Amino acid sequence: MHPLARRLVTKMNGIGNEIVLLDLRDSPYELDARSVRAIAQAPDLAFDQLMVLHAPVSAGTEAYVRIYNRDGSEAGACGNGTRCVAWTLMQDTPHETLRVETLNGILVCERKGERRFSVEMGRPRFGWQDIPLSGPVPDTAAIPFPIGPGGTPLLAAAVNVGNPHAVFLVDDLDAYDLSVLGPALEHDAIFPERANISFAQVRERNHIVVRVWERGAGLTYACGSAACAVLVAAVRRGLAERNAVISLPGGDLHVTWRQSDDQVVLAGPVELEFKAILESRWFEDAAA
Ligand SMILES: N[C@@H](CCC[C@H](N)C(=O)O)C(=O)O
Repeated sequence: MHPLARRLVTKMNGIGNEIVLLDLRDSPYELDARSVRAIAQAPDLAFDQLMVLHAPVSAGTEAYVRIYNRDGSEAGACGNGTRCVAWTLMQDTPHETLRVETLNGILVCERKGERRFSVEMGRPRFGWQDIPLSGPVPDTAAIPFPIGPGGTPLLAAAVNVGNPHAVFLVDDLDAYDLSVLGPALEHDAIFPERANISFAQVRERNHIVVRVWERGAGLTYACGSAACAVLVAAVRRGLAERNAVISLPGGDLHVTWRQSDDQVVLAGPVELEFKAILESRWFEDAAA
């Protein structure tokens, strides 16, 4: 029997960003890419991200969380998934805040309502080595790509908010086909670890509309870290306030880039869908 067989998983979403939670805090088992893909292909479990809870490593944290994309790759951050983790962990505690640890460090989560949670996503990083890019560029907030009308350059703002993002601030979102541009840009040689790709249109200084192509997952209804990356990019260009509503196909998120400590804070609702039991044959089929 596969070590994950008969384990309970929880299917949730954060405004349509499909999340599966697997609690392994009582086990030393670590998933490989094939096991991640097996769960992603299981009936009804198709996820954008799998959040695996391991026993806490650092004092004061509730869990060490590893984040996997549906293609089996590992991500450093997932804002919507972390908010789902907060909901799950706060079921067992009267506390209104808690800390979880990820590859991106210790994140503070806070309950903001019955099914509403915020997470401090960390400080954005703009250096080419931090994003990362394949080499230095004159300005990481304005990297030209020849994808505008007639092959004219369109400028991307690159930023790392726990994972790599490229944000294109455009006048007309509908003029760009992300299902074509997304995979090409995700794999562009300038991004040695690939990148999440967002196209964003600033409607008001406190309202931005966004479409996302996620690294390792493709087109998604929402991406929390992309919402953070977009706000940061728009503020750096002088187009938005530090506190804005980010509208994605699945709904609205609120992002604040705090001046006091440089933290980007993401808030929004989460939804519980169902619980399921993992079956051994799913992993055997994937291995075949
Ligand atoms: N949906 C997530 C981001 C997921 C990680 C991303 N695909 C990556 O590989 O960096 C979110 O809500 O932040």
